[in-house]
Amino acid sequence: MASLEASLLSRRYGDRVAVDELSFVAEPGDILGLLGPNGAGKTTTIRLLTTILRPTSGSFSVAGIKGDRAAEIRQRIGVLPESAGYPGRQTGREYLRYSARLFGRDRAGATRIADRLLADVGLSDRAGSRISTYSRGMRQRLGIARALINEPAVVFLDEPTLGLDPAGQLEVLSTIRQIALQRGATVVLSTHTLTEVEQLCDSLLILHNGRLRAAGSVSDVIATAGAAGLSEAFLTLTQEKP
Ligand SMILES: Nc1ncnc2c1ncn2[C@@H]1O[C@H](COP(=O)(O)OP(=O)(O)OP(=O)(O)O)[C@@H](O)[C@H]1O
Repeated sequence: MASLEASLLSRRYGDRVAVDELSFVAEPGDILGLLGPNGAGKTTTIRLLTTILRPTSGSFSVAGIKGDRAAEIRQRIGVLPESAGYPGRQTGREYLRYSARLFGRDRAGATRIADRLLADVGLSDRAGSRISTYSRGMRQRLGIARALINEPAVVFLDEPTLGLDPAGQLEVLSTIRQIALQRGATVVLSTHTLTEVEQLCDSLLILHNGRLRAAGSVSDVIATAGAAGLSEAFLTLTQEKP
């Protein structure tokens, strides 16, 4: 069963069409890249699929749950928003324990899952430090751990490596790879970094002005554009038509 499915999904803001008849399917364990220039509709797509926004038309499902059942979908997804805020005075462990309690875990269960996730994202040695003392990369990894607290079927990561140095980027990318491999979760990754997509994504969607311009594996997309590489394909598919 597909873990994520969209059919002619559209969203308008007044006269502006932010997402225009988007259709695609993703399977468990897939890492799906969501690419497009500024304003292409990536964040709107993520907000639709995570039930923050309602579609103007079209439909979607997450983990087999239809898009109009927002409360059920929210139990099955994890989200790292583009600019996540954290309670700086809490420790990483306190923050994750609290998050687990919000999903109904008892005290012992919350501690167990917090410690496991801290280990999974490489933060065990800083679990007891205040979040205000974490580097940006450590915060992003904590945010990914937070997004996994409910063992989601689909994880949405909006530009998770933005502002990280090369070592921080590598750490976050390897964490994302592990999520897909070990948990069989579908990862939706919005990014502007094409090398990241080439290294990580099983398939990608290229959006421009809200419309899907190409979909498939990196090599499918390069072939669709008749290009020599992904960056040339991206530019060909997203340039303004005269
Ligand atoms: N709340 C809103 N009201 C009106 N228009 C909006 C709103 N949110 C987004 N839009 C418009 O919808 C379109 C898609 O925006 P969206 O934020 O989804 O793009 P994006 O691909 O995520 O861009 P970026 O890479 O800059 O984050 C843009 O034309 C944007 O101006």
